[in-house]
Amino acid sequence: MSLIPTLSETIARARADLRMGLPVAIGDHLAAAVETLSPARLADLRALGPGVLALTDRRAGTLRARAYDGDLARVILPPDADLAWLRALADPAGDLMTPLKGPLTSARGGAVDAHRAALALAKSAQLLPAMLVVAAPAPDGLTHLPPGPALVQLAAEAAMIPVAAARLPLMSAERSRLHVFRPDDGGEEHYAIEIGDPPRDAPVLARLHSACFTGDVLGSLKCDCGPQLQAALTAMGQAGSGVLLYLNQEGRGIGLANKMRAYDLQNQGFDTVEANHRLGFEDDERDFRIGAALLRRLGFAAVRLMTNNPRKVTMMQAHGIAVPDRVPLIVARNRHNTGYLDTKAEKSGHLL
Ligand SMILES: Nc1nc2c(ncn2[C@@H]2O[C@H](COP(=O)(O)OP(=O)(O)OP(=O)(O)O)[C@@H](O)[C@H]2O)c(=O)[nH]1
Ligand SMILES: [Zn+2]
Repeated sequence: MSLIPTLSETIARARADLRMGLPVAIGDHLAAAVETLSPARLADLRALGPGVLALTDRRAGTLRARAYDGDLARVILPPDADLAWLRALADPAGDLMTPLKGPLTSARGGAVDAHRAALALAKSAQLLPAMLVVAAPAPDGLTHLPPGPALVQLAAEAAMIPVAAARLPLMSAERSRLHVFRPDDGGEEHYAIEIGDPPRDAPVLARLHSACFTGDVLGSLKCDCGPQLQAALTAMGQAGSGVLLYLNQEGRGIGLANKMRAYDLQNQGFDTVEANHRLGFEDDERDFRIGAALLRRLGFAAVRLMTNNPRKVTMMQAHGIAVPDRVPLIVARNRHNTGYLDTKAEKSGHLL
């Protein structure tokens, strides 16, 4: 019956619910994001059962909570745990001011599919990965997801639907077209800027640029994104052809709010990788299948990839795009971003 939502449509609903502060049902558990939970909903959830706080092993490591389930920990809620307690565990902003939150006791044994799915959902909603999970049947009206590992991968690769395109002359390249793509899973739209008329049967000069509001729009000195964007477009303009994907994966996939949380931690002395980990994220949460799918949709099978990030090269190859050539894109070192660039070279393998 085509009028019943598919799994990826139900996941999109669940993301929206969590962002509003509504719990979702995953199998026979209820899960709510700590970041958006209200006191009334916390009280009602707790009345249904004891509940645990699901955290990633990254966040659990900072909090010295045992992660018995590999990539996740289930912290048992003390009877007097309130929203302030949950938020302090979810958000590292106050870690240095109030370092002692424990001792924390973690659950072990039993099924963890629902907890793992809850954390994957929080990340895909760009919320802090900290989820209150209670074993209880779903009340009517909540979005209901099946349990199981399928959810962890958040459904299959989305189809990228081209919705509109038009000529867009740029300072750096007059012969340009902007294409807008909309994934069929309710995710973010992404853009492609096609410069000139690149032949589809030869490797195209290409850049996968991840959105950086602060660098691209505001001219932030904390990173090199804005100058990289302009340098890539200029190089393509000079070469007469190329394709730049502008991927709405702000903050390496964690979203602008979490990136600002990460910047706040960086002001407390942590580097870009440590900050992500303290928030409960991996260094890089981007889904590179999106870039590969867009290239394929545009008809490109091989790219001369403008990047300093070897992982982008391997991820494109892993997803079926040949990369016969990597073109370095080294620009704009300054006194504010030199530590950031050094960390990327030391910890993320960037070739700078
Ligand atoms: N989480 C987080 N994201 C950041 C930080 N600084 C910049 N970013 C984001 O990092 C992404 C930069 O992506 P890219 O320009 O593709 O950079 P890259 O993976 O380093 O690779 P190349 O630039 O291709 O060499 C953008 O989404 C920025 O918003 C930071 O300190 N923390
Ligand atoms: Zn940036």
